[in-house]
Amino acid sequence: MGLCTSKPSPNPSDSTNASINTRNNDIHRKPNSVSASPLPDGVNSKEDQGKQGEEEKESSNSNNEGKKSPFFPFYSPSPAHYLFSKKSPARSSTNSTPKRFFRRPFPPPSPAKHIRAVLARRHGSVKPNEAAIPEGSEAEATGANGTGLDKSFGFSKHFGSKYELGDEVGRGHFGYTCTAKFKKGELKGQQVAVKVIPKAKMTTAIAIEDVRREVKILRALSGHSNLVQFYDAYEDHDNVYIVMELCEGGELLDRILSRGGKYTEDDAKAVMIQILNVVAFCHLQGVVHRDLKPENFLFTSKDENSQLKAIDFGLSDFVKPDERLNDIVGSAYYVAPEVLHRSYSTEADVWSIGVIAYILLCGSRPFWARTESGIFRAVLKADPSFDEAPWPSLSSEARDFVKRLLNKDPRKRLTAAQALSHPWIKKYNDVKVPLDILIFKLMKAYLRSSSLRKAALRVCIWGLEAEDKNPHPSLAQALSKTLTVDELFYLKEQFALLEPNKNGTISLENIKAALMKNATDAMKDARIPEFLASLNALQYRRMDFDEFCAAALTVHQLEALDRWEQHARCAYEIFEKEGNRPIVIEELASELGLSPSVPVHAVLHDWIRHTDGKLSFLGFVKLLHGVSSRTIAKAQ
Ligand SMILES: Nc1ncnc2c1ncn2[C@@H]1O[C@H](COP(=O)(O)OP(=O)(O)OP(=O)(O)O)[C@@H](O)[C@H]1O
Ligand SMILES: [Ca+2]
Ligand SMILES: [Ca+2]
Repeated sequence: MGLCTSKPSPNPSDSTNASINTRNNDIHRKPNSVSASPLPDGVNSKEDQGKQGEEEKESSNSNNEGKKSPFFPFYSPSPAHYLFSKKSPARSSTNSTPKRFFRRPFPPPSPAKHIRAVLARRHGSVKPNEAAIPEGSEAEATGANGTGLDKSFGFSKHFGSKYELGDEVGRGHFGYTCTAKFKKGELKGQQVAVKVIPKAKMTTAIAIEDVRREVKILRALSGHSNLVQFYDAYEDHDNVYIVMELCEGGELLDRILSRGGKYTEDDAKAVMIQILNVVAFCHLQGVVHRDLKPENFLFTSKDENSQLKAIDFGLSDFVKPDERLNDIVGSAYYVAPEVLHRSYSTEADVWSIGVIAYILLCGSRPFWARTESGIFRAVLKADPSFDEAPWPSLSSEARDFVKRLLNKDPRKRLTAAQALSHPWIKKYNDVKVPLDILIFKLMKAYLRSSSLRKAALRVCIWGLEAEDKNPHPSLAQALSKTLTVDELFYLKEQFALLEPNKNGTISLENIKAALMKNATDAMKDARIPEFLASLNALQYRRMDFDEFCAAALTVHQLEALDRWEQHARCAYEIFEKEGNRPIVIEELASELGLSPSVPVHAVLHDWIRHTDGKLSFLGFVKLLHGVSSRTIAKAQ
């Protein structure tokens, strides 16, 4: 178990700039390439056993000759490590996670490569043996090197006169990053980082658009304390230059590996808080990163408590609050199941954060196989192990936290802002929970709901209401147990962010003001102002905290909890007493906004109790979910 073999690339200089070997699982970094060869037979994940034949065929180029060691690490850090370690003070180990060597089911994390479909899509037919370009024959029309494409970006052309390029500090699939110095002026001598993206690599319109969007997103989001500071973008005939702050502390991946692959819970928390903060911010702005992995987080300095910065928005995109994206994008180990199903939104980033959290806490990847298809199978089907060491010795809150990020159903997964309210994070840290874009989506759905659904949601939060006002104290008590202190904490924080006057209610103006306070240019591209118009029902009235809780109740997430069934029964009992009434199928159909084409009698038959024509328990629960014609059609 847990044999990890790797050896430096025999000849680092012979790999092309496209330095990812797509025929095996090896990753090469230039100039200090890393080659993590696969595990010996018999140690791959359970669901991969039996598929081995296929896998071995796919990874026929695998390097099995490397020196085998039962322990980890055997790894060359990124070039930045060497460059900066000369200048940086030696790391103090007093408060750092002790280096631990332990056996693990999977090999330690290594640099993740992009999903092959991403590369094929972005580089057209440059690799004849790879998957075909999904969208037409663009590459043919433009020539193999994209010679017919417009590669002007409208950026300043004066990079060379302003900056002097220095050493390379890192390299990815799309570009390489160097230090640079201001040549003159007030900032003369000051160091920056420059990501150089060769135009020769932009062989498709998609690749060009990606670079355009990377700069646009960086420009818009720059300013958050956990996001790399963007300065400017330049271009010349050969390259695009993205100038940004120089992060001298190296990649999170290198730090994980230098600690023997594992963080203490407290150290992992400090990292998680920063990642969740910046990702919640991106999501509020309508940006989904799509390539979150430890390589794409850099420390500003070698200091143990250095700030962490998200980088590399090369695969990021804008996403409207109601929209689903469908292109398969990202890096295999970190990709969410719904991305593979081609219907996803911001929740996919939270999955990747779950993978990072899992790695931080135990040193292994939760989904591992030798090949891309094997990894995909694991992501789609396998449950990560929480039984192997060190999981049993970690806190139950840590396990719960990771499990709730790695829920395969994106509707049940916590959002980044919710994750910051999770007891594992909140308990030891005075964390400020940021505004959650999910609240706006839920409010929109609530405001558009029928009065019957609103009544059903309302009874679910009866437990929150003051006991003296509550005519069903025992049921209310049972209900209040479902909305735990933590969920309430999250709702209170969100309400407080929207309620500047502290008068117990929020108006549409308050919501707009709260969003504007956090707005960047990215919000326009994500059409968030237009989305706000859908909350117009609040124009002439205000919402109090109880109604807000009913509106912001995430029924799918509650369903993931053990206590949900009991909770729903209690809520239904109150609904029986307070809100249930006889309803005919046609009325229910119109309450639900079902289209006339839906065979309502067949579909809604079980939703109504035949003895008295009132909503059945099943109907009540379905109603809570907010049923649309689409979900009804799907269920048929
Ligand atoms: N601001 C920075 N300061 C220091 N090093 C940086 C900075 N930005 C990037 N790097 C280094 O350069 C590497 C490559 O940058 P980046 O990830 O943006 O490139 P990429 O080609 O898009 O990578 P990928 O293959 O992951 O898509 C990073 O992993 C990091 O080591
Ligand atoms: Ca990267
Ligand atoms: Ca990238």
